[in-house]
Amino acid sequence: MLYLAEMEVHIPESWSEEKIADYIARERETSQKWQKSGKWVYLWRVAGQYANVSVIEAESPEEFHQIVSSLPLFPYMTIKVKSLCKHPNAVRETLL
Ligand SMILES: O=C(O)CC1=CCC(=O)O1
Repeated sequence: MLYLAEMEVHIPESWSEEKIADYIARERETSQKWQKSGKWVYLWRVAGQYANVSVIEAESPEEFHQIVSSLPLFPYMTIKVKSLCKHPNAVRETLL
């Protein structure tokens, strides 16, 4: 199943620059692991916002949850999720 996730990040104002840098580095490491595995298909920055739009391919809602909740910044995000299916008028079979 494909999931469209819109993630908004809310870093607590009390965090030091060092703590923010540490979370961002671990966030990159985790999401790149999922991207290289093929599960995290697209990762786009929303222009002008600390937010992204992602497409994640997961076998179940439980696996989708496992992927997004593995992100260090997960507790500091609001995430809107939609599950996707093929549009009957789509001319391409695959995402890429
Ligand atoms: O949008 C962000 O910066 C948060 C995030 C999610 C996955 C990732 O690599 O960064």
